[in-house]
Amino acid sequence: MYVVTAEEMRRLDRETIERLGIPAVALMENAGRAIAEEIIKLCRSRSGSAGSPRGDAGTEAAGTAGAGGGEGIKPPGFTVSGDNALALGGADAGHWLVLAGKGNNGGDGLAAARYLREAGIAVTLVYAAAPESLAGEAALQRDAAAALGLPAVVYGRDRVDFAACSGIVDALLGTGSAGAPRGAYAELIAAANSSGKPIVSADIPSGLDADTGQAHEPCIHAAVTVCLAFLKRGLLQYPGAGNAGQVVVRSIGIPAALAREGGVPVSLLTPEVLRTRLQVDVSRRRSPEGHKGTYGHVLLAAGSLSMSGAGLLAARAALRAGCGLVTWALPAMLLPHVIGAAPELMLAAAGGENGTWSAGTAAEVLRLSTGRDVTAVGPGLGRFADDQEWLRALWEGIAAPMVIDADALNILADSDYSSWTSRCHPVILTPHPGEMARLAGISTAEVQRDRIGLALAYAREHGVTLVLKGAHTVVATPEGEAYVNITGHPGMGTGGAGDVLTGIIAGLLAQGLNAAQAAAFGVYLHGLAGERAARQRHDPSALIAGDIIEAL
Ligand SMILES: NC(=O)C1=CN([C@@H]2O[C@H](COP(=O)(O)OP(=O)(O)OC[C@H]3O[C@@H](n4cnc5c(N)ncnc54)[C@H](O)[C@@H]3O)[C@@H](O)[C@H]2O)[C@@H](O)CC1
Ligand SMILES: Nc1ncnc2c1ncn2[C@@H]1O[C@H](COP(=O)(O)OP(=O)(O)O)[C@@H](O)[C@H]1O
Ligand SMILES: [K+]
Repeated sequence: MYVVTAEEMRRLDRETIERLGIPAVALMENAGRAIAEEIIKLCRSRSGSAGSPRGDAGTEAAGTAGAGGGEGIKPPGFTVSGDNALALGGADAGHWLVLAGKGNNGGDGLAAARYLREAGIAVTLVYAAAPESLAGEAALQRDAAAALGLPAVVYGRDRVDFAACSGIVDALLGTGSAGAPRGAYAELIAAANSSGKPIVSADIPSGLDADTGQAHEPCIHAAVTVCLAFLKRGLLQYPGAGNAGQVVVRSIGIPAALAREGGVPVSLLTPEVLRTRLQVDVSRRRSPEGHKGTYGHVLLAAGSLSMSGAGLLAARAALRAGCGLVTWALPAMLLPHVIGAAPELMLAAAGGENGTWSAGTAAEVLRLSTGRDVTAVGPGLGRFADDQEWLRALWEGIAAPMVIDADALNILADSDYSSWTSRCHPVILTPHPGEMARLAGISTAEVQRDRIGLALAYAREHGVTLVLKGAHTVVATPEGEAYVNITGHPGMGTGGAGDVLTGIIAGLLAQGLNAAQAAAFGVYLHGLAGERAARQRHDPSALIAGDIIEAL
């Protein structure tokens, strides 16, 4: 599933209209109908009549077999069914207010109003601006609604009774919105939010930045957002993602092929995207003749006296991700204490006698990395004297893919690593927002302001695969593509969860996945395992990092 910016959406709209010759108003009709269908679904679910609605009365009279397949065996015969997606199916009809802005988002809302009326729902149009100021397709929709006799009021001139309605369609501002909502738009958004009524947003909640997910003041709090054509970046990024409610992406006639040909760089990380865009074998078939040598060997340089568990978590996760062998290099003093903690691991003393790492251990790590398929560094590493030289030696000397996490990222942030000899093998960086801030030299708040945009730019500029962790982790490649993950949950905000991810990604790299595949599939599996582990507890907050490994 493609994820677009407002600018990309405008280009795709234009191409559909100009290259394919589909009239703009046809796209708006599709949008309006999709919004109405989702509102009807919501009405049905709220009144408990979520089952398949019957067609209209005429249909039932004419049908013999009928549409209801679960009603016992009926003789075959002549059947007719109605447009079920637009039928209330016994749900309360209610009365919806349609808040319409003067752009195309407003036009979508006006089109939806006609379909709602057709389904038997009472609607009142609430214009944010004088109806005469609407232009183009939106003006056409205004005239169609008037011709059908839909009641309309103009905000500021007429009274709007939010208390009496059963729901609100938010069609005030869409991808053409710029800055914080002003004037009547701001007042209508505030009134809609404080009404307590369910709000269904057209395309994006009004007041949301469609690209970054920043929520302006005020911003609609929707129960459902009917996103049109392609997912907008802002709907995946917090806090916007929290304002959108349940997001439903509906086609309106803009072919996905245009997004593919036009090089839209961002996708939602779904099994389908993993299979088709990233060519990952998600079924993870293993050759019947495979042996431990087939599935690769991970070297992990991690752990120190106060954080040995980080190394253990990463090492165990790599094994559970399916690699053949893991060697964990750690400070000599710790080694006797972790013997047997995970009998499947191989251990190698590489650090100093006092339980910490030192710059001099680089030669030993380099020696251990020979013949290994991947080296992961960082979990529980700590900082030490001349650690920048240490990391530089590994960066320049390890002839296999590397995963760099935790303190190794902080070392990188303090180094001018663009001046280091460039590597022939890929590097995956796995920062959380705080580490990303240090890498990029900005504040954490700035990182969170547009995670997708930042990840895309950083990965391309530095030639790395970047995994920007946190809610909706972003995986960006040096080639300029990004994948946004939605598996996982807030219960995974627990010490060591990131170490587990490092192990999973390293374990997948060892099995021959390329950097983008390992990072994306690793992030996806890590989230799924977190979900599975949470289901085994009464409360997801009880989750600890080791549970994620056990759920892999
Ligand atoms: N072919 C198309 O162009 C299609 C467009 N679609 C809809 O059109 C939307 C984009 O339409 P538009 O580009 O017309 O833009 P919008 O309808 O999002 O908003 C533009 C209007 O809002 C005003 N405005 C902008 N920022 C404001 C602010 N901060 N406070 C108050 N007023 C503000 C502008 O003056 C302008 O009149 C999409 O989100 C989608 O809903 C769909 O109908 C599908 C087809
Ligand atoms: N709200 C959330 N939703 C989904 N995943 C989350 C959420 N919070 C944290 N995570 C995931 O948990 C992991 C935490 O990693 P990190 O912050 O590095 O922890 P640590 O350093 O303790 O190992 C990351 O993979 C992150 O994406
Ligand atoms: K909207």
